Amino acid sequence: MIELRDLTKRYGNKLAVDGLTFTVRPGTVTGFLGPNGAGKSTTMRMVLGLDAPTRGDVRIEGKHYGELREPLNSIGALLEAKGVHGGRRAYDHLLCLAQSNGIPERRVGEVLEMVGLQDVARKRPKGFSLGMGQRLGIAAALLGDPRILMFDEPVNGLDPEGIHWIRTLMQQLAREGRTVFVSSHLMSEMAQTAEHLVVIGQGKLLADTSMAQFIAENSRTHVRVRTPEPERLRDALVGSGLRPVTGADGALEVDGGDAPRIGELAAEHRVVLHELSTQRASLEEAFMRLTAQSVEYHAHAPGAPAAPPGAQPPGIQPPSGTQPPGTQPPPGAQAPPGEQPPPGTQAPPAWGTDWKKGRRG
Ligand SMILES: Nc1ncnc2c1ncn2[C@@H]1O[C@H](COP(=O)(O)OP(=O)(O)OP(=O)(O)O)[C@@H](O)[C@H]1O
Repeated sequence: MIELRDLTKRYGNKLAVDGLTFTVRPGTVTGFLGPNGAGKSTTMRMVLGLDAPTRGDVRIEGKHYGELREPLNSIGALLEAKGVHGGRRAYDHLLCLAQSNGIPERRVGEVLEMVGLQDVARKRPKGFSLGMGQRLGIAAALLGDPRILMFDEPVNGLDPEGIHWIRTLMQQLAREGRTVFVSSHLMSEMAQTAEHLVVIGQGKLLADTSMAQFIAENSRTHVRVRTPEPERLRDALVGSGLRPVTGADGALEVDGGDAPRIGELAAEHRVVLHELSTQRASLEEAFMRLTAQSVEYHAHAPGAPAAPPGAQPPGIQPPSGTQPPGTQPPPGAQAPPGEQPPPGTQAPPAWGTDWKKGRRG
């Protein structure tokens, strides 16, 4: 278990981490999300005692990192893929770590095998690809067979097989009852890996909730209906108090309507349907919606004007209570034809989508 209480870090004028209080629990993979510069890495560094908090506290199984007698046996971490002595052979790098933490040498071979680097054990990491460097970092994290694992962007540089492998590994570690805390910018990957989410923006806690609840609370679920008689279906839906809008491909989208009810309504009015499906929002949409106000580094499409700070990407509402008065579209308002992206394939906003600035490649 990792416990943060009012954890705060200030660098000069910059409040990088602002009063974070949450607990990372064992037995589950907890995803750590936030836009660029939100404070994720700073938080992780404070967990490991690499940065001192300005205020507040963080404990690992009730202790500060500095109080752990053999830290690698309590917490294994991957913070920087290339934080390895490039000239020392992979095996020797791990052996050094093992010896300074009272870990038997046989464990070095075991972890090299676990991460698939046994064939390059005698090679020097300076010749490793980014993915191999990640694997070596993960091997180091696993060395002490710790109860807690913390990974900062572990899938960075891994190929699809490697991404699948690390996902399976993290889920396996959590099933064994370990605490797994992982940051990632790959939303689709996080959606498949984590069960619990901690989301921060500009150093502040925005959400600490289950993956399912996070998506449900921060996104739009709607029913998509395609018919050769859209006007007749529209009239039937409106007549039943529903508010269909027309998508880019001419399909009708109904917020809050349940698919069986819409199907029955269509049958009553003898309207032929070609498609009737419930569209659930992705983690990415939910994340964009929640963090739109706290994105520090905005990208914008070439030629498009930069959005003012705090403005919303099109189609994304700010968290409740933060919408400036008078900026809500009227209920049921319909976008002009051609402006609604097809459901599930939200057209990229002019800015904000490309929120990862690729600082780590
Ligand atoms: N050593 C430092 N000195 C000054 N400012 C720092 C330092 N480390 C981080 N910061 C600032 O603190 C803020 C949080 O940075 P941090 O790297 O923790 O964010 P992050 O969420 O990990 O971002 P990213 O996803 O882009 O890696 C940023 O504005 C960053 O510029």
